[in-house]
Amino acid sequence: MRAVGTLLEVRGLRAGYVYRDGAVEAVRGVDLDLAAGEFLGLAGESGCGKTTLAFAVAGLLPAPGQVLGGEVRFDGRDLTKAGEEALRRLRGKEMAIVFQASMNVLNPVLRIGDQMADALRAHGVTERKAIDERIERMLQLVGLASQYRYAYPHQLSGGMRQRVVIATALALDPRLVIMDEPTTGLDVVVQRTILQEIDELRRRLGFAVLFITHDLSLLVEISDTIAIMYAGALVERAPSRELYERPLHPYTERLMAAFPPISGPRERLRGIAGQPPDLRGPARGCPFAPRCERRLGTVCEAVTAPLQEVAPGHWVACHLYGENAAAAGALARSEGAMRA
Ligand SMILES: Nc1ncnc2c1ncn2[C@@H]1O[C@H](COP(=O)(O)OP(=O)(O)OP(=O)(O)O)[C@@H](O)[C@H]1O
Repeated sequence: MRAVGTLLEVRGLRAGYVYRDGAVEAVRGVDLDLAAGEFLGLAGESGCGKTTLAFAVAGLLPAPGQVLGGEVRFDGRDLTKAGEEALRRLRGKEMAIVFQASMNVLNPVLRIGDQMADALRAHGVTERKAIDERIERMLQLVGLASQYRYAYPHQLSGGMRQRVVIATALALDPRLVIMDEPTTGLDVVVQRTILQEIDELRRRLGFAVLFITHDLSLLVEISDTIAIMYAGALVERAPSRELYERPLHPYTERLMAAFPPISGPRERLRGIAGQPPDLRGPARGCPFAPRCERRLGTVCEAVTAPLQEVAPGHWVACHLYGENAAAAGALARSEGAMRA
């Protein structure tokens, strides 16, 4: 049953790119819940499937991408079964999407205000006065003076253009805003400022946010919840502060160490040695095992750990935690003794 206040429920979602000679399964059975008004941060290295997940949720996977199984329930309705027209109506209105480098997709020969007006008209706001009012309000909300509606994109900085894209996404009062690396390519300080502004708007307007980034440190102060994705699956999910103070999965630990902390002493950063696995073909064991300094041996190489709740709201998929941790540890020690 749906928990009260749940806006988005993703269940067992599988999605990928299907070719004649095989498939890349980029999303491998993801469960995700997002409450109305919640800010969920999704982090993981490049190639872990974050963008594919976002596109699959929005029903926007370009061919040969497709949803291969599972459900995406938005307000109780399964979007994987909705028709293209119903999805189109939903997107932009109830669900807004800001994709990577979207500030570069503004039309260079149209004034900012005209582009925002087009987006509003496409979703049924046609009255001139209503359009004008919304454009003014949204520009103001994202901290741009209203005269910028008469500007062309090249007259604005990257950060300002991204604010325009965000203002357009918010203009129809969506209930969910999906943002996939919306600030990548901008100066780090500008990235933080924009993220703080999005959070402030969320608190005022009440929409939920699914915010995707490879930079975990960006999320810690702002997200309510953080989910960590690796090789197409969620490996950890916890309230933001809890994840920051007590990361459990070895991948989360390494990801945390790979980015500078927002505040506090600057430590030497350690990258994560090795590469995420190739997502063609089935997984065997924990996909992080080949890169993991804490792997237990055969059990990690052969058996995929399920996502288990190990503390209230703190879920992790790792043999080092949960009900089988002691047995997995004992098995690893006996393997070690046999090799010695
Ligand atoms: N059109 C495609 N055809 C085949 N494989 C693809 C296609 N698009 C993405 N992939 C593969 O799917 C996997 C997941 O990619 P995806 O872009 O979803 O990851 P990501 O975590 O969002 O990475 P990034 O941060 O670089 O966007 C990768 O292995 C990628 O190579």
